[in-house]
Amino acid sequence: MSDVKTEKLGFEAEVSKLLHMMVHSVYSDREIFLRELISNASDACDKLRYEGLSDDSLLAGDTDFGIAITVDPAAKTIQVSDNGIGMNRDDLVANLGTIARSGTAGFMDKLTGDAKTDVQLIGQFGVGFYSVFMVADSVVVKTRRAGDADAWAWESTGEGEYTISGAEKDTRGTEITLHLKEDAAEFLEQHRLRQIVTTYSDHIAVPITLAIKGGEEADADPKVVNEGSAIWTRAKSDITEEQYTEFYRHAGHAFDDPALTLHYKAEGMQEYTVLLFVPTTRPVDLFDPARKSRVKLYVKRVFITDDTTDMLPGWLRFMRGVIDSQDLPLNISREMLQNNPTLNRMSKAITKRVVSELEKLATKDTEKFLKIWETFGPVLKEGIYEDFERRDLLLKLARFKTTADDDWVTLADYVERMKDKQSTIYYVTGPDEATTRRSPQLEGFKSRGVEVLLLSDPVDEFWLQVVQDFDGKPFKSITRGSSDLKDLDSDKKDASDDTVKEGDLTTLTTVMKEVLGDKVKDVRASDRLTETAACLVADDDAMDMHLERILKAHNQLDQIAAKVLEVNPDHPLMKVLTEKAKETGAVQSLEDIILLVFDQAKILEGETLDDPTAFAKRLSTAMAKGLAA
Ligand SMILES: Nc1ncnc2c1ncn2[C@@H]1O[C@H](COP(=O)(O)OP(=O)(O)OP(=O)(O)O)[C@@H](O)[C@H]1O
Repeated sequence: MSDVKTEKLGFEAEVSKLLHMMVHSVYSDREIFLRELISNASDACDKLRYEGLSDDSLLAGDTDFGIAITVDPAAKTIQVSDNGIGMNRDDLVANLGTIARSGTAGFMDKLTGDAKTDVQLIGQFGVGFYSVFMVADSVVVKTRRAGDADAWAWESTGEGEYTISGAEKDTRGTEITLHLKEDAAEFLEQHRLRQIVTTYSDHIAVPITLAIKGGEEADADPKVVNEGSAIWTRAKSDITEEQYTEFYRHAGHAFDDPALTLHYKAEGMQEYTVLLFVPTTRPVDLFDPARKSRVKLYVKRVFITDDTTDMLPGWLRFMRGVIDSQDLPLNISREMLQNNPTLNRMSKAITKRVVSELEKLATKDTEKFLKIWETFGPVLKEGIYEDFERRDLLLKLARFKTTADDDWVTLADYVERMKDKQSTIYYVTGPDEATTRRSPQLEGFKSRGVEVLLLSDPVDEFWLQVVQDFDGKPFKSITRGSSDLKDLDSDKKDASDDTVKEGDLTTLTTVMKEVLGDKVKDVRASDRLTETAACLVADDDAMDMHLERILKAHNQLDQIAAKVLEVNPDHPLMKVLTEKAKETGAVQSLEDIILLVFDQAKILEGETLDDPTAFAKRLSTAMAKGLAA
């Protein structure tokens, strides 16, 4: 085997970038390299334990999984070895030459080159194996896949290239040797290594041993340095917050702290243990369709998979941790898990529990809950759309921004604050909160003190299609259909001299319709405007404007429907126009102004103009005339 020629290969561009940062060590917590190696070694043992269930020849009689750390102070090396699954040549190239994680490209684009900002980003993304180059100037990975006769050596100094060659290795598994940098001598010290293992890896369920070869601290006899039992099997009272955090980081491949920890054992009809976490930060790939689940399924403490979408619903995809079932058969294959009734029942019960824990948190620690909502609300709201069974629960849990103030409110809060004659929950949708707050269509609602929900997550447009009402109160967009604001006015305004007469207004809207032709669906007087001269709204039976824009942007809609132009009869411009519209030849003389009014309304909606040059020309002419008058 060792006569296989040495191949030189280049790292993928992304890896090179990451390695550059590692080699120049911008990360302050260099010690995490050991956590990463132990975490990978433990995953490798889990994988083999699982594969061994269906093919025990892979285990070759050796079922005592373990991770060994061996230090050689004289050679300045530290070695981490495991008897897990190991890697063949192709695995090596795929795993230690690329970053296979989804969201990588997007993440790399965010790197600024500024060490401080990038370190924070890396803290969220994680660097895994590549972190070894923070402490080592050369690394050798010797590995043999379980069941294979051939072993391989991977070597690199972390600078652009690595080599792969055939190697001698008697046993399966992986052995990673780090030649430490001059300034990394602390990692040769026994107490330092013990402290790192206890801090980060105590929860690892396979024994981790430490041995020191030679030197003052010589201790060649490997000593177990971790607790070694699966953390979720221990009593809650025996686990510290730090231990939970470290386990969360290992199991979820996470780098932040958990925002919420959920640890319980279900007994009765079904028996299982749950240790789940809500992260603090949004994973970079949260909205990436290729995102993998980060919840690991165990059966009687044997790792089965972290790659099943059936464990928790998609709208809980930000959760991380483990679920350990007593009821599923140990030899269950990943394929058999799909639509498995036991798993489905478990998933339902766990989902219910997660929602009820979030509900509890919302009353017990509102601030903490709101942080979670701010981070994951847009994902949880997908459940309102997708999950008929949980719809009502999630609607109750959901928090919204409104025109009333800056706080988050529940729909129940909204309903309680509704005006006497108000029977509808009003909302406006837009690309972000600031834009929705600026919507001209809000004016009439604000002036009447009617609260409006400000919805700016893309998912809002979708759940609103399927939810009819909350507490018997229907939802209504303020940018679609005719407004029923007049019904809310307690004292109807008297027709004063100041108000444009209805007949005159009809003359104006008729002229406007003639000028605008099929650019508009209709032109009508508005009661939702108080300051702005005109705005666009979608027709009653048409799609809401923001939804239309979302679909158009995703190429799911060819044609944008013509809108209704609503004019504010109390606006000075409309008053003048109403008078001018009565004159003969108004269609020609008012054409430019009417087109300007229409384009303005489009700009207010954030739409692009069909002909910006013509708009600019008309505006300049109108301004020149205005100044000359
Ligand atoms: N000791 C090992 N035994 C077998 N495979 C390993 C070992 N160490 C690493 N690998 C393989 O290399 C891959 C890359 O490891 P790396 O630590 O960079 O990322 P990761 O563990 O997948 O993700 P994360 O960065 O979140 O830890 C692993 O997914 C695994 O397939």
